[in-house]
Amino acid sequence: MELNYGASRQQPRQDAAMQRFREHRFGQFVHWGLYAMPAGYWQGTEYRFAAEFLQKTANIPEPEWAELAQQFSAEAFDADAWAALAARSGVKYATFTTKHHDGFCLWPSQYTDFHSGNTPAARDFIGELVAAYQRHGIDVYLYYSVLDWHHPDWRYRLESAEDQQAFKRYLDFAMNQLVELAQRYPSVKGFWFDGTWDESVKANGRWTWEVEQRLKELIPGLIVSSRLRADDLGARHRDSNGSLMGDYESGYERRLPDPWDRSVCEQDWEACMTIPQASWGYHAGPWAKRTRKSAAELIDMIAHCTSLSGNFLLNFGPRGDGSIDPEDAALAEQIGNWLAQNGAAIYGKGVATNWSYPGWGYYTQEADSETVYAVVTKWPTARRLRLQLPAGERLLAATLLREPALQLNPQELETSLFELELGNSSEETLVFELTTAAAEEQSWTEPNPDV
Ligand SMILES: COc1ccc([C@@H]2N[C@@H](C)[C@@H](O)[C@H]2O)cc1
Repeated sequence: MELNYGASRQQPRQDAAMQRFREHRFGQFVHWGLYAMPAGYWQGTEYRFAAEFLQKTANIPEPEWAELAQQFSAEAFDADAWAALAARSGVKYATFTTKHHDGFCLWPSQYTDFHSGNTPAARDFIGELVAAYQRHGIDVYLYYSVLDWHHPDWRYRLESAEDQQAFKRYLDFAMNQLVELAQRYPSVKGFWFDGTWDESVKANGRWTWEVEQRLKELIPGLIVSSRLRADDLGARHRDSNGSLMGDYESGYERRLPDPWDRSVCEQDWEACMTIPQASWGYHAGPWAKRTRKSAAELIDMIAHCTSLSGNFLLNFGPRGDGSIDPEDAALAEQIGNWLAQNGAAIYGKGVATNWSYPGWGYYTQEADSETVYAVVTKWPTARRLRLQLPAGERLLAATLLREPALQLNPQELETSLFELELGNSSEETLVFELTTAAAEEQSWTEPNPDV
């Protein structure tokens, strides 16, 4: 059907900026704001729900919540320390909350008084983070919540002329803030939108389309997530013709494509994930702490996304004083150590076109490359890894991606099925680098030790 504000393209972007995003594969999400101070507790009670939703879960009157800004000193905030840890964790990009649903801004916005400049901290946290992360070679993306519990003109539904007039004022305010962010921080690579599910926003598909157009005029090459977008009829992420809006699918939140389905690769996509089961902001209670994911679980998720040509955005919720939770820092270092040895299977890789899903882990491959990576995340109890080569392919070598390199000479079986001895390293997520060639080549030759 004819749409004025539907998808702007049918095929994925192929420009350099999008290719760079695609090759990053692993990014850091950061949720930080006033909610990190109460950290899931209010008046001595632990609220077992996402810490960034405490204002709603504890039914705190908005003026009382806004008072938190007067305690926001962030005395331990150190942008360079955050960026250095992020670099050690192996992330290639980072997405920071600039304004979450509570409306508090981490930059000195000229369009509201509810911002970090009007706190005891009196700092432009976004400006400091953009500079620090870029100094560490990490691309920066900005998260912006359209939903805003603080702004008097926010509306969930548009049920009257007054609602329409108020929400028009709100959308003008939000557009002004987004332009302000793009003009203050023109080196950012993209915007990540949230809080766009309410009827009021779905009824304003044109505004969402105009936001994307305006930001891309200000920052050429900018990448915008599908979650911003509604079309003429209120369809979200994908327009009423089923075409993806924005530049990548950002619907995977705390979930990955499961079962493993190759059709996901038709578009660029990114899954975002929490370390505890269900809190993006720092939650100090046992409810969150006992549900933390391990490094092995998160490495499995990174490989899962890569094997389907998607990105994985892992969230960190710094504490109210601006420090990083030591448990999060240790986890980041563990993941970074694994990527330092096995990143060749992740960065710049995607779906292994001719290889079927093996079940014990994931195959990854750089497009049009003869090299395939086998990321083993679920050890077969038989301790023998069974790999089925695609028809017409022959294995030339299989090596372990870690020091010291272990050259394995696979026993070629008549069905081109072969098995690798797994040795005794069952506690690790190992990666085998498989070098293949078309089977019609001349008879078996010794694998080239340099491959
Ligand atoms: C209605 O359920 C939700 C769940 C999560 C969210 C927000 N999206 C994540 C990326 C976090 O920002 C979370 O607060 C909003 C509404």
